[in-house]
Amino acid sequence: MSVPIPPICVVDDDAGIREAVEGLLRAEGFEVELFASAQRFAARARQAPLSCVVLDVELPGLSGLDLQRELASAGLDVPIIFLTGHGSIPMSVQAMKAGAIEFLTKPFDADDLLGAIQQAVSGTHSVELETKNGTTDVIGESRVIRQTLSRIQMVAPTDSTVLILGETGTGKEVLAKEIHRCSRRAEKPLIRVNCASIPKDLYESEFFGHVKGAFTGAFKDRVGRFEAADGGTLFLDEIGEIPLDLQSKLLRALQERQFERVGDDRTKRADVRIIAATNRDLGAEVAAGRFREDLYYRLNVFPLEIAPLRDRMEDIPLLARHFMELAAKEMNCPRARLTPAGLAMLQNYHWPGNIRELRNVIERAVIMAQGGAAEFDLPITITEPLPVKSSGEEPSGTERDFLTEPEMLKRERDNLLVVLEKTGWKIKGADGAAELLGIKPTTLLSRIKKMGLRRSEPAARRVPA
Ligand SMILES: Nc1ncnc2c1ncn2[C@@H]1O[C@H](COP(=O)(O)OP(=O)(O)OP(=O)(O)O)[C@@H](O)[C@H]1O
Repeated sequence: MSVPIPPICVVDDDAGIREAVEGLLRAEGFEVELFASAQRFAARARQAPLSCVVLDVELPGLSGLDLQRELASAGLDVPIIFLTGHGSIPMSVQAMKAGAIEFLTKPFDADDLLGAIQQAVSGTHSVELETKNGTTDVIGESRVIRQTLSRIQMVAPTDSTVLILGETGTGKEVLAKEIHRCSRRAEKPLIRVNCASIPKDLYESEFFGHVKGAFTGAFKDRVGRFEAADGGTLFLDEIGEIPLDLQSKLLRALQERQFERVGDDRTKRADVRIIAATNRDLGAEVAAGRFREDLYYRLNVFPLEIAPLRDRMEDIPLLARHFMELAAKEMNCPRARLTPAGLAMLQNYHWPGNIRELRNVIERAVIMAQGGAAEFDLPITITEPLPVKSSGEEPSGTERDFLTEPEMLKRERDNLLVVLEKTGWKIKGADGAAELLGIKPTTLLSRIKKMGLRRSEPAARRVPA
């Protein structure tokens, strides 16, 4: 679902200026409304949302500065960019003190105006959500995210085990941090263990620690992750990857909060809260005999499912602006502009790598934009509209605005094939398919396997960008 940016209003008694600003903004894809007087605009401002107003100072009747005061006293928080032919320093100071975004003089510089517009447009939504416990790092305003945050508010203060389920890159780790942050353990450590990256022989030592001489290479005592998390939270990421033979040891530690370091028979205790996460269907893993049923039930106390990004496209504007700001800051490069056309492109893509992929795509776009409009280099542009017509049997007018599971899988499969073909089936590396999709090579390989993709298979139709 595409979330439109509200219109930008231009108030100027000079028709030439109105047209020039209108042309510039429409070329960037913004919707524009024009007004020749402050009074007409004041009436409009009360009726419907707008992104910002480009406002002349010297206007017949009510001046721009008077209008600014009038809007403020009516409680209307309209971002204002002043554009004046007779600017003076005291006047601009007065306007900026009263909260204007920018004070520009005519003839105006297009980049300055677009920069100010960008600032105004990004401020239309607040980037952080307020929750009961203050500000959260979880960005999003969709119903899905709000429900997830309210479930987190419920479970965080308890010591209950939480199992976070979701596709790769959906933000499972972000949610785990949020639960810890909102818990009574917030001042204590949050220890993350990536269960997929531990060599098989080291699992036990990694979880429970070892004593000097316990095995070749154990030169000194080592504290395991359980002990390190004492008093805090232990986040078991990618729990579905734990080998079967270690699962029983883990189960005991979870049940009794007791364990022994490798090579030591003294029993230790740790007071830890467990959060686990996986992108696997653990129920299916149990059925296939790869995951212990008792461990599954021990973990699945409070399941928290996070939807893939394609099911919460309303979050894209907020996330995109957040990542654009972040990229500019982290990479010390100029801020790029997010145009409505760019936003629409982001909202029409399938995002198999979810938020991680979005973040990578935006980072590349910010580097390439060099302070201009961001252009997104997506592996495939899905130009077909999402709504899918129903078959002929159903009466006309019953159009679906969603995809069924088989249709979604087909899209994902087609997209993977396009990316694999584009990269010559190169999986790893900066120009590999995993990087393009914004997912880990191991995740890509497991998807290729799961979907039974083969190199000889005809690729999906590539839609020209
Ligand atoms: N709601 C969100 N708000 C802000 N940033 C987010 C959000 N969700 C995810 N991210 C960012 O997206 C990236 C991927 O998130 P994260 O690592 O939490 O995903 P994950 O589901 O744990 O992935 P994996 O299954 O591959 O481990 C990170 O850079 C994270 O900061």
